[in-house]
Amino acid sequence: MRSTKTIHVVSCHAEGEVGDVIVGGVAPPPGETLWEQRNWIETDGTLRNFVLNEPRGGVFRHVNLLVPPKHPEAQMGFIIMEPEDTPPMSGSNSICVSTVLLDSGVIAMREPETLLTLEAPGGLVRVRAECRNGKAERIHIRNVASFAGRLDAPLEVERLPTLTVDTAYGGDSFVVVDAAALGFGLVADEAHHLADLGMRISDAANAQIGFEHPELPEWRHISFCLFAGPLTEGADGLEALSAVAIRPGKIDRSPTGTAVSARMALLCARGQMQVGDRFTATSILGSHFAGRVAEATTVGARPAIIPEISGRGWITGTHQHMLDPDDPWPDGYRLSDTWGRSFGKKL
Ligand SMILES: O=C(O)[C@H]1NCC[C@@H]1O
Repeated sequence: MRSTKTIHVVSCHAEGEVGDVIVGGVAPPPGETLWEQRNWIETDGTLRNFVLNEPRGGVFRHVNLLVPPKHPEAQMGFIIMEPEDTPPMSGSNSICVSTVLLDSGVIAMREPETLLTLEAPGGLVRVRAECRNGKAERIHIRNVASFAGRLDAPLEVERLPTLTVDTAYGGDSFVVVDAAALGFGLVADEAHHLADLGMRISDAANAQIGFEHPELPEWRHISFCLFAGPLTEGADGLEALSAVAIRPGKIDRSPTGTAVSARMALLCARGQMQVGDRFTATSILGSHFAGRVAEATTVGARPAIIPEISGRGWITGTHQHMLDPDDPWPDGYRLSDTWGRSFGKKL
């Protein structure tokens, strides 16, 4: 056996969505801030291609690189790599990172509760983990400030009547559509159709509406399309089904922590939620993320909220990814059968 690199990974999923964690074998990327390191990882592309592309990755895979934190209050930094983006924050990935750090002993666990602070490229994330018998059973994430963008904007999508959409930020950027108005029940056998239509809606929203973050001027696109299910009143606050289409064309298996945050920001902007209120989203797989509006704040001049989300993560294995110097595809490959429109883009 020979290899020009060996990357140590602990694999994990949060409520169904894969979020692997690189725990060794990669030097921290250059950069004075997590955001600069994020930029370097994205521009360089080598690590993204190696771990996300086939034969090591696949369109379903997200991979997080642990890095020394830059902020004095944080115990660990992490850079999130998703199929098309290297985003500011991610709910399922932050739950996977917390789970791996605690369950594998990188950070000491305290029962019944461990508090830690993580640094994502988009900002600090406070974590409260409910721990029992050596397992972090539920991870509570205090997310970055989240806000509503455009409300009730008209959107033209080919072969559809004019849609009315919202945009919002919940650690990543969303166009939000009414799932019922488009005829979706948000059930598992709609996944292919939702992924396909979600890409068309995201493309149209990027072309016609766009996105701006007052404090992250480089984040100028809409990453995700949230198909928002009808709201109902449950025992613990508002509830809804939720499906998020992720570029290049897949549905999040988890209820998407950034989407829960973005939707709560929209509900607050419309006066349907207030500080202290709760909202639970259920994914296409039937898994749940619980949300709570923790605080009101501002981002630039915009009213915003600090959302909390919680969910569960489980370790699924360990891997040592290697590269034989004779491997003809050191950057891996993507094919349009599963990677849809990103075919060939990153090779
Ligand atoms: O939970 C979330 O926010 C994420 N899940 C995969 C894509 C999003 O970053």
